[in-house]
Amino acid sequence: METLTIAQLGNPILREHASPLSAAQYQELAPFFTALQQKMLEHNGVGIAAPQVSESIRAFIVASCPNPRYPDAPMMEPTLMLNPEITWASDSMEKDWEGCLSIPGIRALVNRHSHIEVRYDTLEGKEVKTQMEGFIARIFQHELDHLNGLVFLDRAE
Ligand SMILES: O=C(O)C[C@@H](Cc1ccccc1)[C@H](O)SCc1ccccc1
Ligand SMILES: [Zn+2]
Repeated sequence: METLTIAQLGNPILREHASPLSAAQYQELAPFFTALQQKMLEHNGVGIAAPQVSESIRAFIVASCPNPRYPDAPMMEPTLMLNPEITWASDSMEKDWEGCLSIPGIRALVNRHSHIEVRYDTLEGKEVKTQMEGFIARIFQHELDHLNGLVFLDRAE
């Protein structure tokens, strides 16, 4: 597979509604997901969505870790989430700074749900239901937007 490049804002693929994955596809996509995680790490990302490397499928990685912008961000294993959904979202919202690998050099204050309940499948096809809050919830919402053709500037206050 050729090395992945990050689609920049203006590329129509970032505005598509990404396609759901069939469980049969999960394993065959394993090499792609490895490359996707590598690309995220190369750019010191805390998340990355498949459409950002021009694959319009419903998959992303969430990988919160302390970083210069969020020194107290929780440390979590990079987690691949397939066919992810938000099943409940709090009325309470929080504003904080976001960036995007597809929109380099720009930061904006974005309002996000403080708490969410989510479901997603793992590569092995196991369904995970869990709740998120704070920065991890923010990353999930940012990446889910990418699957629905939205970028954080669309929500910037
Ligand atoms: O483009 C992406 O999806 C990666 C985003 C992830 C992100 C989501 C929510 C809030 C901040 C970032 C970033 O570009 S990864 C780079 C980064 C890391 C920490 C803080 C800001 C930007
Ligand atoms: Zn982004």
